[in-house]
Amino acid sequence: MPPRSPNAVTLRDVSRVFGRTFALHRVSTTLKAGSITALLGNNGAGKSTLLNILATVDAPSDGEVRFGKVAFADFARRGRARIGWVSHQTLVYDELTGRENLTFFGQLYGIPHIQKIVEGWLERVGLSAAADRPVGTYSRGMKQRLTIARALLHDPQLVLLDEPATGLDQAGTALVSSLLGELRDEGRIVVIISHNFSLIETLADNVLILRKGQLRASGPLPPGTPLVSHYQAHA
Ligand SMILES: Nc1ncnc2c1ncn2[C@@H]1O[C@H](COP(=O)(O)OP(=O)(O)OP(=O)(O)O)[C@@H](O)[C@H]1O
Repeated sequence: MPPRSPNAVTLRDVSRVFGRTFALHRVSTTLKAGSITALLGNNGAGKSTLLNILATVDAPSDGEVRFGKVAFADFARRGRARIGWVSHQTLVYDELTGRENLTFFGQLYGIPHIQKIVEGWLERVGLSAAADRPVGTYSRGMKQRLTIARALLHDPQLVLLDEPATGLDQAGTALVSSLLGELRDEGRIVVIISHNFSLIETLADNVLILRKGQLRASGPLPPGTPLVSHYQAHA
């Protein structure tokens, strides 16, 4: 049995060392259900390292991560089905159609009544008309829409998104924005890395700013402060 859906992810003094580099240095924070957390920082600040640890594909060198009451190692073994992850890799197959891709991932997760769920997601991300075309013929934006559907169709409680608006036009970015709001309203834990400051400014309940592996700011954007000023003061 997978562990229960966590109502928070808690990090306490989490460090990750590569050789002599502290990719993360004693990061402590709580990511709550029903909130969107933005992860910001300059190149090399540690954003991807933190997201990889939350996805349980990397582990802290030191410190503690808890998914609800479940310890990191246990969640990494049994909790992955609770995680939805949009990473730099699309993880969709060019030879399969959009519909076949989603059906395949749904079957991997053992989702009952998968076809209905697949149709719902194709519709939601605007790919119903292209559902029977091989993904190799899709534009970058269409692939990204499919990637987002693939990451969400198993109903994950913890949603991790690394630049989800990559390759998307204005309509695609608006879709990401409305999906993020829905995920929050449904009580999920949402964490997003994005250079799209207007998206973050509108949506994020919690802004984490990393600098050289250290957490320099955490919490809601101070009222009346533009995100860019807040970022420049801490990144
Ligand atoms: N596998 C690795 N081996 C060695 N060093 C690594 C590894 N992964 C990350 N690092 C180092 O850890 C630090 C943080 O990297 P990370 O990729 O987490 O930053 P980032 O904020 O995601 O940067 P970017 O915006 O460029 O993707 C950097 O100094 C990076 O060189």
